[in-house]
Amino acid sequence: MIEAYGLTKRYGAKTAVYNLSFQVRPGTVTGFLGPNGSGKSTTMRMILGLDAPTAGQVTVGGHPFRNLPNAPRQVGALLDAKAVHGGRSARNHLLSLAQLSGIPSRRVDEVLGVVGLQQVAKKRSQGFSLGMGQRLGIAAALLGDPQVLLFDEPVNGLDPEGILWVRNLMKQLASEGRTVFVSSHLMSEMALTAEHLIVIGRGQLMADTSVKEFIAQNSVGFARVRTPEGDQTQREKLTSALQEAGGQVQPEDDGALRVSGLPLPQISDLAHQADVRLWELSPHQASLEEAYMRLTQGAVDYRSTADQRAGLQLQQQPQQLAPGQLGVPMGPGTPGMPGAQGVPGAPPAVPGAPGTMPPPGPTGPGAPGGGWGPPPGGAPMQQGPYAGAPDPYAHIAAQQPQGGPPPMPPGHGGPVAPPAPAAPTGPAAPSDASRPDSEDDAR
Ligand SMILES: Nc1ncnc2c1ncn2[C@@H]1O[C@H](COP(=O)(O)OP(=O)(O)OP(=O)(O)O)[C@@H](O)[C@H]1O
Repeated sequence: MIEAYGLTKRYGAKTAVYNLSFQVRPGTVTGFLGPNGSGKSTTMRMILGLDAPTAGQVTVGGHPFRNLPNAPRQVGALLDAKAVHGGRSARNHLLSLAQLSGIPSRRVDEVLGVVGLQQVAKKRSQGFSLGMGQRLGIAAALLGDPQVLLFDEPVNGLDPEGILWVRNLMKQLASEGRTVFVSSHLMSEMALTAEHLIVIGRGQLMADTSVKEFIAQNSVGFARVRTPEGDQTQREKLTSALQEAGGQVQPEDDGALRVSGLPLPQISDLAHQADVRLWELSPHQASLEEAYMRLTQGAVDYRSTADQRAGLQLQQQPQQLAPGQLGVPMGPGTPGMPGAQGVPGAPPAVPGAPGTMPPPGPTGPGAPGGGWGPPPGGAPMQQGPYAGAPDPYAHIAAQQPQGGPPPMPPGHGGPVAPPAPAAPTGPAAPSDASRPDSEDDAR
């Protein structure tokens, strides 16, 4: 178990991590997500005792890493796969690590086998491809057969076979009761690998929840409806009927309609009443990537100018988004966060800080994050003939939260540390705006 309380790290004027509290539990793969520069590596370095927190603390198995007896046997990590003496062979690299930690040399051959590097064990690692380097880094992490494993972007540079292998390895390690904490920018991969997520933005906690709950909280479920191909009249008739009933209808590229705000049985009945035949009526849930993008869009530091324009367009077309989706949908898995900012030149948002944009729409348990709730101003779905209708998206939507964020303190919208850690000093929250990051700024 990894436990962080009020973890804060400042590098001079730069606050890389602020008041971060979370637990990484054994037995599941926990994904660690956040935009570039959000503080993931810094957090991992603090877990591993490579960086000292400015405030707060983080423990592994109840101890700060530096106090852990025989730490390499308890914690294994892949932080930077390139941090290898390139002149040494893979085997010698692992042997030297093993000797430093009192690990028998036969374990070196074991882990070389686990990561599939037996054939190249005697080759100098400087000739290794990116993927081979990753495998060597993973071998080093596994060397001490530790109960706690940290992997910073382990699938970087791996081919599809390698990605699948890492996915299965992570799951297997977790199924053996180990604590597995993995950072990645590959959302599709995280969706397949992790069960639980910790998401940070600008060094602060944005979500601590199960993957299922995260998607349900930060996305909108919808139905795909398809009328017979080539029959434009039927499609238009159905679109009007659905819109009159308060549904939101968007055409999809393949000719289907994406409908939100109406339960499936009502869509079916409306089609029947309008004498429209359906070729498809299916429930859908957004992907982890969509949910992640929605949650973190206000916490991204580095964005291409083209994406900035797209972000502004998104804000200008709220009618295309479903209820509660313009800013950051809130719920048990998403501690206080600002809505979408994206205004060039504006100071970055500080999650939960006073004055940040409150989330639109209802919040907390029962908020229509799952997406089949009524549209703004539309008729509530739980009235009329569809009152009490089972959620048609229930089989793809989330279960109950498996462990929400800590409660909010009065007057503080952000995540809260338990009382133990020292109160953060200096500015109340990270502020990139005041940081002389560039030479121009510093002048
Ligand atoms: N040693 C350091 N000195 C000064 N600033 C640092 C240092 N290490 C990290 N930072 C800053 O702290 C912030 C968080 O960096 P970090 O590497 O932890 O982010 P990250 O989430 O791992 O990013 P990425 O996804 O791009 O790897 C960044 O703004 C970074 O520039």
